[in-house]
Amino acid sequence: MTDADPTQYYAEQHSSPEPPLLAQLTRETHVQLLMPRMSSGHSQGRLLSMLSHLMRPRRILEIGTFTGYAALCLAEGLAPDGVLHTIEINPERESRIRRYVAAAGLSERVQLHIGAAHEVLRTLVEETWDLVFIDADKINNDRYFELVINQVRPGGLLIIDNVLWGGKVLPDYPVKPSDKDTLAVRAFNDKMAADPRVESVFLPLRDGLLLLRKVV
Ligand SMILES: C[S@@+](CC[C@H](N)C(=O)[O-])C[C@H]1O[C@@H](n2cnc3c(N)ncnc32)[C@H](O)[C@@H]1O
Repeated sequence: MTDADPTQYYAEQHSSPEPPLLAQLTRETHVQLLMPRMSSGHSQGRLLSMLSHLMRPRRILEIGTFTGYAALCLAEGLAPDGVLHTIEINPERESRIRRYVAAAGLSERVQLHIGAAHEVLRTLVEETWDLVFIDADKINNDRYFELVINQVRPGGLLIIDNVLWGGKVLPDYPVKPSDKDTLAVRAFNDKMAADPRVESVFLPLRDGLLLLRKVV
């Protein structure tokens, strides 16, 4: 499955193929759900999988599960005793997520939490995160970053999705004061570029991924 965008299509053709279970999830998402583009998709999913494989994390946190597509990609690289926690606010998504996690043979290693992220995070304060993927309500990117950063181990990785926000973060875009989401994404990106706690790489892949390596 791919977008009409020829660059995206070319990138997918020259990346490892989407595993069959994920291709099935992509098809189901496009047929049955509103806003299927919220799912990470082929190229981004393979990048998440590769980063996870390179790190071999023992603890992964995802904020914003949707169908579980990115969770399954990130879980591919888990260490043998590793666990991925993923948080989704919408209970209607639960049965599909659990069905695909089970089909991937990951029911013991993927812990799904249904609830608002800031509340669920209070129950996970004992964890130390190797890899964190923040991909929920974008207005709260900074809130989630601040809630988790002290639990990320030095050298750990945070990945923030949709940091291009459809191009609306670019300086020439005429943002209305009422567009709180765009203003929040912009402010968060600016803050991360100057934050001494992290080393950052802004990847203009898809809708933009911000990679943050915790340095202190
Ligand atoms: C962009 S989608 C996540 C996509 C998924 N990470 C992937 O890449 O396949 C964002 C998800 O975050 C969920 N969400 C929004 N606000 C949330 C909150 N406050 N707490 C937890 N989940 C939230 C939405 O219901 C939605 O399913």
